[in-house]
Amino acid sequence: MSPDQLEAALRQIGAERYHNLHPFHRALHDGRLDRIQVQAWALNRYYYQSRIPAKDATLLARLPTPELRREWRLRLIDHDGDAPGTGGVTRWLALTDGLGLDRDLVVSLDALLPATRFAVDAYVSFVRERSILEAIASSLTELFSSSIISERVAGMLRHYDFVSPETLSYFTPRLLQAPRDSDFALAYVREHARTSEQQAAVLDALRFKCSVLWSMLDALEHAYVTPGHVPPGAFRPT
Ligand SMILES: O=C(O)c1cc(C(=O)O)c2c(n1)C(=O)C(=O)c1cc(C(=O)O)[nH]c1-2
Repeated sequence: MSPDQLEAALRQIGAERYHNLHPFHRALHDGRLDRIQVQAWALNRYYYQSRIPAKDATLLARLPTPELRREWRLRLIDHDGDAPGTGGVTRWLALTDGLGLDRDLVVSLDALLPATRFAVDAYVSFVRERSILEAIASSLTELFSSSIISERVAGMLRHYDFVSPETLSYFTPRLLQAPRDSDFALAYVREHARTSEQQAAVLDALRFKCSVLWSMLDALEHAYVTPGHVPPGAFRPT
């Protein structure tokens, strides 16, 4: 495949498998969830946010050149900040606070769905264990995240009276950060995935990552939309 054909194949995977298509997201954005269900989404998604810097640090440690490390360390700064009280993980906690969740409960990770933990841990392991090319390719879901974020913010503000622009402020910088990150990752993959084996591995890495995101939403749907399926120990409506 030429680089253009590879990019088209990657975009096709997003068009077919990205989590914007999941029924739980459709319900979240269309205002069909109640406050408890939105809380469950934010509490579980906190685990994803909190492990993203660990995922990026493990890749950073393996990158071979100062140029690559300089680029990748921006992601750590985006999420961890460069001073107390800054960065994406802190801003996600502003979201869970705004939704009325107890911060100690969120940070404790005690109330996560089991499948959230398995899915997120699988992503961190994938990035630690696979080739640098596959690890970088697995971040390419961010090619598709700007449009879902815009849709989510607009939908949630329109439909939920318990959500304010301040509560959703996590997402504003992502609209600039995600395209910057995915442009870099896409250019890297276009340049370095040359053999058919490498190209197949890159496509599989993106499919894998779509499955990580999809299975997190499957678990939320099963536990909080289908009545009575909250696993033992997981967050429960009070
Ligand atoms: O709100 C979303 O739908 C969404 C999706 C994704 C993604 O597609 O992986 C990320 C984010 N948000 C996000 O906020 C974020 O920091 C992020 C980092 C990564 C990554 O794989 O390194 N994906 C995403």
